[in-house]
Amino acid sequence: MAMASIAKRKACFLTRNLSNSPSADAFKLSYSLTKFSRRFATSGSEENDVVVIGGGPGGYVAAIKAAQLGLKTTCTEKRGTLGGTCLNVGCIPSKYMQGPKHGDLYRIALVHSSHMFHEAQHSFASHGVKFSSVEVDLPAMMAQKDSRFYPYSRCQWTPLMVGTLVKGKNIIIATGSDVKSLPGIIIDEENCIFYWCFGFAADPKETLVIGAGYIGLEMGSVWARLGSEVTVVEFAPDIVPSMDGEVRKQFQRTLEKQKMKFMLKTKVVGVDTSGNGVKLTVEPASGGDQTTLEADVVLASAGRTPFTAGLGLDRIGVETDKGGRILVNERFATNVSSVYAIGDVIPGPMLAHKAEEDGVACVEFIAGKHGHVDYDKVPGVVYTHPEVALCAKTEEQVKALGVEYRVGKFPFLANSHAKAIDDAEGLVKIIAEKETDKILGVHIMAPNAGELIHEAMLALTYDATSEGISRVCHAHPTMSEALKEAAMATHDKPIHI
Ligand SMILES: Cc1cc2nc3c(=O)[nH]c(=O)nc-3n(C[C@H](O)[C@H](O)[C@H](O)COP(=O)(O)OP(=O)(O)OC[C@H]3O[C@@H](n4cnc5c(N)ncnc54)[C@H](O)[C@@H]3O)c2cc1C
Ligand SMILES: NC(=O)c1ccc[n+]([C@@H]2O[C@H](COP(=O)([O-])OP(=O)(O)OC[C@H]3O[C@@H](n4cnc5c(N)ncnc54)[C@H](O)[C@@H]3O)[C@@H](O)[C@H]2O)c1
Repeated sequence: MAMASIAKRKACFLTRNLSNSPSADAFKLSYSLTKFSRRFATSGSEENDVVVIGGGPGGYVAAIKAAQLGLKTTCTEKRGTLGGTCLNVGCIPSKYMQGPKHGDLYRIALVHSSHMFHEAQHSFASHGVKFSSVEVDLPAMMAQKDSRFYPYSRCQWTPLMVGTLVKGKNIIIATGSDVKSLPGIIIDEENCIFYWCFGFAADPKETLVIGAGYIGLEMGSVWARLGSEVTVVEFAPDIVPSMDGEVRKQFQRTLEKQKMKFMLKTKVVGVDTSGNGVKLTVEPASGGDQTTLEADVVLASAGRTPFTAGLGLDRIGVETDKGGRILVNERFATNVSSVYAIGDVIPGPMLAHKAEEDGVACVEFIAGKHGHVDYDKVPGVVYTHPEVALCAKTEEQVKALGVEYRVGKFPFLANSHAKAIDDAEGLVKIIAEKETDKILGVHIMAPNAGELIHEAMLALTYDATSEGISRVCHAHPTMSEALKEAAMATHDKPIHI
């Protein structure tokens, strides 16, 4: 997210809470501006073409795109900084942070640092690099990740008047999502914390993680590599339910090799942080006797919920689903004229890049152009080591559709680059329609799966066949060759296995 460039654009960014939305016709938005009342760039006080509520990846991208399309635009943000959940440390005024930070980069920095430690401990010797001892300097690791981030103070914010009224012909709601609270679980941010992107003062010997979703696995694996005994408690029968079953099984085995333990089909019903460390009360997902687990800390990562508090949606009659997500049509329009919604606050994957795509497409519609987001082609990446990247359909989904299909797989153990760097755990799996050879889904587990998936994304977007991919000349020796070989395996035979 290039925050520096935002200041150069012509969208107006205001920060502070929208407290009231009186009528659907007037679109008068009022703000209770208190301590973070700032903006950069100016658009004057007259009516805007577009007002965006929320400055996360959905909102600020929509605002920039609207300004680029010549629409007079104001983006409002209740925090003191843009970037939303993705760029900031959510609703955690934690002692571990000293200012707004980039949550995703934090995590990626920690994933990388802990991976380096793990490699130094377990792999360097086989490459002829030896140490007498390797240890973690946790404060230095945390300081290193902090040093990676852009100082937001360089975005030129200027103060706004309390009670500023912002008017817009079109309103885009981009208020994102918030942590899902669990009954019986009180977060004290010391022994029981959300997310854990932000580091830890102490080095936990034993760690419990609630939820084997994206956050639980990413952050759980960081602390496992740093030497903590990590147990992940998951309600569902599987980790990351959206993942292809075969890839998921291999992924779970890989995480278990990294000393992560899993308690599946197990529901967390309570946390006790009153003594030293934490006690987690769990029971079988199907009901039954409760047991107690003990650890130094617990990471609560049990999902997110749309955030619409304070918008007064009921007053203007904006429809939501049972989970509180705002319902929109293919143009991102709600049932109320000129009110749109994008990002985590609407149904679909809760991902930053999806929110950005929504923002661009929504604004294109408002400007009388054509926008399009295909939710079947939004890649997901779990940033563990190795990473797992998934796109479009799993084999289970294709089966359920009753489509005849072929599967092509290629293990990184047979890929020269992966072997050479001694990082060959994983595979590429391609699913293609039998009759047309059209690609239906691609799943990659590899150290850099999050990068490799984009070749598959292009193929999926342009309706390529597996034969099409296999006839593209791939440079040697690269990890990408595994995709070519898996494509060969889908419609014919791979060469190197
Ligand atoms: C720990 C963690 C790690 C993640 N990692 C990834 C990742 O690696 N990759 C990925 O793609 N996604 C990731 N996500 C998900 C990603 O952060 C979200 O999908 C994305 O931020 C959604 O963007 P958004 O703009 O819809 O909402 P948000 O980013 O939530 O932004 C909404 C903004 O609206 C503001 N707001 C709310 N109400 C008002 C109001 N009334 N007035 C003014 N402003 C308001 C909020 O303050 C917030 O800044 C992660 C999420 C978490 C929690
Ligand atoms: N790499 C990425 O792109 C990335 C990283 C982090 C987060 N995210 C996004 O953020 C969102 C939130 O992530 P998350 O990991 O918190 O949620 P998630 O929805 O991915 O996983 C939460 C898990 O917690 C389990 N769970 C819920 N209640 C439970 C209970 N009482 N006991 C045991 N298990 C329970 C659920 O079954 C689920 O598997 C995700 O939707 C994801 O899209 C993305």
